[in-house]
Amino acid sequence: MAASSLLRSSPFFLTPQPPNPRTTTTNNPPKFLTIKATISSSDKPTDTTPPPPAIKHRRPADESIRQEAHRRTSTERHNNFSAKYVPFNADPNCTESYSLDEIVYRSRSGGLLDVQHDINALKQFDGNYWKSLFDSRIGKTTWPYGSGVWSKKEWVLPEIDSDDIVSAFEGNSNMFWAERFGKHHLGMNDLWVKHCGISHTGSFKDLGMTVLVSQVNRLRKMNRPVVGVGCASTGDTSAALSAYCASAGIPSIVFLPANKISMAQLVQPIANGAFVLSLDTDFDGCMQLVREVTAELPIYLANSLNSLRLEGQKTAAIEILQQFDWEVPDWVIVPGGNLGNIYAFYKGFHMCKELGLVDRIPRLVCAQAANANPLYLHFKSGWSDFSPVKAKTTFASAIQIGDPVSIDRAVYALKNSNGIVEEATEEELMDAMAQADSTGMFICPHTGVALTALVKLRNSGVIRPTDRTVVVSTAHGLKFTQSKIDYHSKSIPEMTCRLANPPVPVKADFGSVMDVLKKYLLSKDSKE
Ligand SMILES: Cc1ncc(COP(=O)(O)O)c(C=O)c1O
Ligand SMILES: N[C@@H](CCOP(=O)(O)O)C(=O)O
Repeated sequence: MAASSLLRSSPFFLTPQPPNPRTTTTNNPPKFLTIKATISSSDKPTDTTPPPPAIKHRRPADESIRQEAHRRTSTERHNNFSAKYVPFNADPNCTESYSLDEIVYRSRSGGLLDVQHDINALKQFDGNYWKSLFDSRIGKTTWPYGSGVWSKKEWVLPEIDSDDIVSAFEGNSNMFWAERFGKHHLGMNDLWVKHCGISHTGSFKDLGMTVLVSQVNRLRKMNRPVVGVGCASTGDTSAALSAYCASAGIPSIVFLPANKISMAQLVQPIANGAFVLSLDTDFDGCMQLVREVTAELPIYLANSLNSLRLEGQKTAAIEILQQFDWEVPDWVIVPGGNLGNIYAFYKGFHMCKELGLVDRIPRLVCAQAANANPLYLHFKSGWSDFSPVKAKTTFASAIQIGDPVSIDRAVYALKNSNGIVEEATEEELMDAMAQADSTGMFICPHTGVALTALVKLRNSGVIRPTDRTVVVSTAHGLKFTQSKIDYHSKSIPEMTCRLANPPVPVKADFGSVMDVLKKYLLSKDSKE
C-alpha cells in the first residue's frame, strides 16, 4: 500500500497514540510514519497499480461530528499530554502552577502567566511525526481538526474533550505571495502576506478566542462559576468573543472605548447579541475597568492577559512553517498593540524548534503606530526602562494602546528572536496600505503599519532582497473602509494622500466618456 494511503487509513491518522514500550523506543515514530518519511521522490515504488481506495469510516447517520469526536476522545485519553499555567518566564526552580481548569490570570507575585506544556510527553514523538500529523489534518471536516488551531490540539489544549470545543474552523488562512508589491516597491521576490484577517470575524483574534471560549464551555459544564465572558477591546477581540460566545450560547460583555473603533467592528458584537458597554475612555481605560470588574463578578476575562488566548494565536506561526513545507522564513513582521500576538508567534516558532520540526526560528519584527508606540520607545532606549504612553488617535485604531498588558512577553519574544521594533507615522501607514491595495490586496491599516516596517528595514538594508519575509495581516480591510474612503477622497488634514485614486465624475454621454477614457489610456501607455 502506498505510504500516503497507509497514513490515511491508519488509526493514527487523527490522533497520536502513546508509544508502546514493547514496539517503540523513545523518539522512534510509529512504523507507518517511518515508512512515509523514508520514501523520497527518487525511490518511489515502480509499481504503477493505483492503491486501493482508502476505506471511509462514515459515522452512524444519527451521530453528529461532535458526538463522533467525543467517542474518539475516549481513545485519545490514553495519551499523556497535558498543560498547566505557570508564572511567565519564572525561575526554573519555581514550583507555582495552576490547572487550566482554575480561574486565574496572574501569578502570586502579580506577574503574567504562561501555558506550559509537558514537553517531555510531546517529545515521545519526533519532529517528522508531528509534521505528518498536522499535515494530514489540513482541509478536513473532521471535528475539530478542520480548524487550523485544533489541528494542533495536542499542542494547544491537549486535555479538552473535543465535544467541548467551540470552533468555526478558523485558521488555515491563506498566504498571499506579494509578487507585485515585493518586486516593484522593494526589489524582493520572496515576500508573503499571511492573511490572518481573512477569517470568521475578520481578524486573527478568532485563533485565540476559539481556545478561550472552548475552555469556558468546559468550565461551565463543570459547574464552575462563569456566568459570562468579558473583554476590553479596540474592536477585534470583542467581535471574536461575541461571535464564539453566541455560537456556544454563552453571555458576552464587551467594554468598548466610545467613538474609537470602526463602525464595522462596533456592529459585530451588537449583531452577535453581546452586552455592549460604550465607555467614555480609551482602550487602556477599558482594560483597567474590565480587570477590576472580572475580579469582582463571575465574568471570565477574555483579553490576552489570559494566556489561554495565546495558545490559539501561536498556531499561526506553526501554519506559516507548514505552508512553507517546514522551511523557516527569515523574517516575520507583526503589528503590535496589547502585545500578546508577537509573543504568541515566538512561542509557536519556538515550540516547533524545541520539538524538532525545524532547526531555527525567524527573526521577529514588531511594528507599532508612531501615535501608540510604547514598545518602540522601549526598544530605542536599549530596553532600559519601560514607560506606558498616552496613545494618540491613529488610523490603525485597533492598536491604539499605550499601556500594553503583555509588554514583558513582547520583550522576551524580541530578545530571544534577535528581533527589532519599528514604527509608522500616519502618512507612512496609509501610503503603505494604499500601495499594497494597488497591487491587489485590500488590507487594514495595521497591516499598513507592518508593511511600513518592512519598507524601512528593506531601505536600510537590514532585510535583504532575497530574504523570505512574511508580513502578518491581522484584520480584514473591509472592517476599515472609512479610512480608505478618507484617504482616496483626500479628506485627511495635513496628509498628501499621494496614492489617492478618487472616482472621476463624468457626464453620462458617449463623447465625454470617450474623452476621459482616451486620456486615461494614453497616460497608462506612456507609463509602460
Ligand atoms: C487588527 C489588529 N492588529 C494588531 C493587533 C495587535 O495585536 P496585539 O494586541 O496582540 O499586539 C490588534 C489588537 O491589538 C488588532 O486588533
Ligand atoms: N486589538 C485588540 C486589543 C485587545 O487585545 P487583546 O489581544 O488583549 O484582547 C482588540 O481588538 O480588542
